[in-house]
Amino acid sequence: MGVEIKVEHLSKSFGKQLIWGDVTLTVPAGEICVMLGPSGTGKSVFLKTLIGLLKPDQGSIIIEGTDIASCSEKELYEIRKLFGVLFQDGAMFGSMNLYDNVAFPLREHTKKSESEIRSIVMEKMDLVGLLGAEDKLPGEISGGMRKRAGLARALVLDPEIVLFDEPDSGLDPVRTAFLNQLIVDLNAQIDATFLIVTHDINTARTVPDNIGLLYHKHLAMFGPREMLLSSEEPVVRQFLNAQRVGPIGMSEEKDADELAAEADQELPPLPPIPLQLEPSNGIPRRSQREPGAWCREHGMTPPPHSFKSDVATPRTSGSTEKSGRTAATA
Ligand SMILES: Nc1ncnc2c1ncn2[C@@H]1O[C@H](COP(=O)(O)OP(=O)(O)OP(=O)(O)O)[C@@H](O)[C@H]1O
Repeated sequence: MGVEIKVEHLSKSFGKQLIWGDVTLTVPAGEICVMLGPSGTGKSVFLKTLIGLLKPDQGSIIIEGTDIASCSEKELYEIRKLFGVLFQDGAMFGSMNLYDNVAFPLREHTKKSESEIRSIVMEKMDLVGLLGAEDKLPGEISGGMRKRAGLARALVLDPEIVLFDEPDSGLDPVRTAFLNQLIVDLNAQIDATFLIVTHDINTARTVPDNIGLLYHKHLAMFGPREMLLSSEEPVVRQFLNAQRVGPIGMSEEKDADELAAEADQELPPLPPIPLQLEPSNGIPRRSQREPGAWCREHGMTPPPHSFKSDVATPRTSGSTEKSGRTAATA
């Protein structure tokens, strides 16, 4: 399960406004990728382009041998069945209870009987920890529960790729930590490819296998988590460490005078790279590697105190929840 998304030289404009150009990256099958970027850099446009809701001007998006940037409507319809999408607000129908909301794609897109639908809906509600809440209306539950209900609905057609548009928006840090753990657990369990757009730096630092950063109409960097978290590249360093010093300004990039004024400022040292969040269900992540492996292989010295935890780093089942919790709150 889980398919690769290969994006090559992709560009998107609205009229004369270039949103991003020449984006090339591969989202590996079954792994978790996070896409970051300042507001307005086109992260949502990127997600919509991947599912064919928006047409790129140039480039290709290859999924299972089909280029969805140029395929027919019929092929696109088939490819879309591979996707599940968690929208920012969960995108629930307000007048339907959670059961009917989660059942909706099954009733729309399959010919399954109501008893088959029931067993799938209950299985997905269980996966996201919402069993017992089927009769609630979206307006009667918390934002965190709405996200989980949205996730159950995104999973109901057994997607190979799950796209998350700011899953943590509007959630408090504790709910975000729980949701992140759920995302990592689900990824290990269903083995689908996950792509998450987020502004949450802690999520970006602990959850993904790979991180991308969109900035100033291009993909500034895309690669393994350890590569970006140890990077001294000014934009990457500034964004992943939520710093004011760097090329990114209040509303757009800083001008030459602003950058010159900062030139003598000493940058704070890079913070330690936290441990990657591990599944609490004992199933290893598909791409699980020893902490620091990428840095060692590439001759990079990680920031001091990286990959440390006050608990041992368990790699076996049963003991993973503890380290996951530590990483989530790091
Ligand atoms: N359908 C559209 N027509 C014209 N312009 C659009 C359309 N959709 C998005 N845009 C523009 O594309 C740019 C990128 O928008 P997008 O919502 O993708 O940014 P984002 O990085 O997701 O921002 P945020 O982090 O604030 O959610 C914005 O300038 C937006 O106005």
